[in-house]
This record gives sequence, C-alpha cells and structure tokens, in this order.
Amino acid sequence: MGPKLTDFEVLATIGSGSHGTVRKVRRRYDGQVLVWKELNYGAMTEVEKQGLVMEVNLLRELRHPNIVRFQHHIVDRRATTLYILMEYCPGGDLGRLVSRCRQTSTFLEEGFIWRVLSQICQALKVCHDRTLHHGRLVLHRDIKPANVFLDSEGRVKLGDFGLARTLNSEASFATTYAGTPYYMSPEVMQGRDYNERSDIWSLGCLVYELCALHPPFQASTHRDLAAKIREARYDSIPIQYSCQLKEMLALLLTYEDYLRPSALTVLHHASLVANTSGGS
Ligand SMILES: CNC(=O)c1c(C)[nH]c(/C=C2\C(=O)Nc3ccc(Cl)cc32)c1C
Repeated sequence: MGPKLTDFEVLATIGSGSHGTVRKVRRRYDGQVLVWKELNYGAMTEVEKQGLVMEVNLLRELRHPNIVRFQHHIVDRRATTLYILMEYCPGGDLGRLVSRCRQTSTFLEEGFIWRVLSQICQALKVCHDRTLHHGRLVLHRDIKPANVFLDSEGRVKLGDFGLARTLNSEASFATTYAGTPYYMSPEVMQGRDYNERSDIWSLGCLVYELCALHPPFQASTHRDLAAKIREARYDSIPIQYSCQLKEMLALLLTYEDYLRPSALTVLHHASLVANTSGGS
C-alpha cells in the first residue's frame, strides 16, 4: 500500500518546478521532510498519461548521489493531480544562488564551479547509459540553475527532470516552454531531435552562467536568440577564471552536437585538469 496525501503535512510552497507547484512536506509518522511536485494531468490525452506513467517509473529507477531521489508518487484521481515525492535539498537551487551573486556582485569560486560540472556530469553519465535503463535513454531536457540543487553536505544534485516529452499537449506545451529557451541547443533550435549531447550543451550554458552570472546567449526575442545560438559566439567569462575553465566551456558549447563530448569525456577532461592544476 503506497503513501496517501493525508500521511503528509504541507509545510510551505517553495517554488514552481517545471510543470507544477513544488511544496515542502513532512511525513507525519516519522517526521521526514520531503518535497512534492504537483502535476495536473487533466488536460492530457490517454497516450500522454501512459507516457507520464512510463517516465515516472523511469525516474524511480534513477538512484545516484548526484540525482535528486524520487521517493514515491500519489495519484489524486478526483483532482486529476499526480504528486511526485522527492528528496528535500536544504541548500536550495543554483538559480537562487546565481541571483544572490548578481545582486551582491560577487563571483562564485572556481573550485565550486568545477564541482558542479563534475557532479552533474556524474549524474548525466548515469542518465545517458542505456544499459542501466533497459536500453532506454534518460534525457534531462531542462538543465538550468533552477534544476540543480545542493543537499545538506553541499553535494550537487540534478533534479526536476523535464517531463517535456510527455507533456506535449497544447496546454502543457505552453507551461513547459513558458520561459525563454536560453539553454536551447543549436540542433533543437533547428528542429532536430533532442539527444544526450543537447544535455551537454545545456550543461555548458549552466557552467557559463555560474561564471558570468548570466546566460551565454541572450536576446529579447526568440528569433534574435536563435540567431545568437546559431552563431555560437559568446562573451569571454570574467578574467579571474582559468584558461582550463575557458577551454572546458568551448568544449561543452561546441556547435555541432556530434562533435560535442559525452558526459564521460567531460569527466575525463575535468579530472585531467584537476590533476594537472593542483585540484580545483
Ligand atoms: C527558498 N527555497 C529554497 O531555497 C529551496 C529549497 C531549500 N529546496 C528547494 C527545492 C527542492 C528541494 O529541496 N528538493 C526538490 C526536488 C525537486 C524539485 Cl522540482 C525541487 C526541489 C527550494 C526551491
């Protein structure tokens, strides 16, 4: 028998993840603090609902220290709402951290940026390994600062896996793409399929934003943004960051997806940098 909604006490609303409201909750019988994301599936077709069930079952299998742990799910059929229960990360998300740095004009330590890069790559290596998921590829599809979290030990965790592939009905499409697609890769901009190297492009945009405190490609319209991404030209990151970090960014933001490195290759490159530059 799975958990029921009444087994939990809502403590606070802590955000709006992709596709739904995120709340901090406490499990009554043992006091454990978790997070649940509320996802209304009322506007979904039967096919989309089946796809959602498959994606949720896939998320359940993702067990890794650098992936926000999926704990349970609860379905409220009367309210056509799915509650996805996940690990609480007391350090919050990197989106808030970058905002605070921008407001106080303080830059992040290079060592912290390398740790984020390495630990997210560890998470992507697991997601992109087909042998671990019955031959299926797990793509995050929405890597950005707001979807990277810090636990109580400062460990970096990739979370809020975009269910975009499932939520492709009109209503949910609008929700999914409500924001500006700053991190969209050139191949997706050109209408080609999202693939694991598209996650690597978004990781490059994330690392760039941790350095510069703004995305590498910015524009006021989608058309201008697409033009900038197509040019794949971006301003240099602040001079206090190393040449190795600049080289890593050039690797991650390689225009051609088939020339972009895999998560495993990025990890090898980062460990080489750490070993030759006295760690970071
Ligand atoms: C002000 N709120 C925060 O700093 C904050 C904290 C301490 N945790 C979170 C968010 C999550 C959290 O702690 N675990 C999560 C799992 C999935 C999703 Cl989509 C979000 C979270 C947030 C937004």
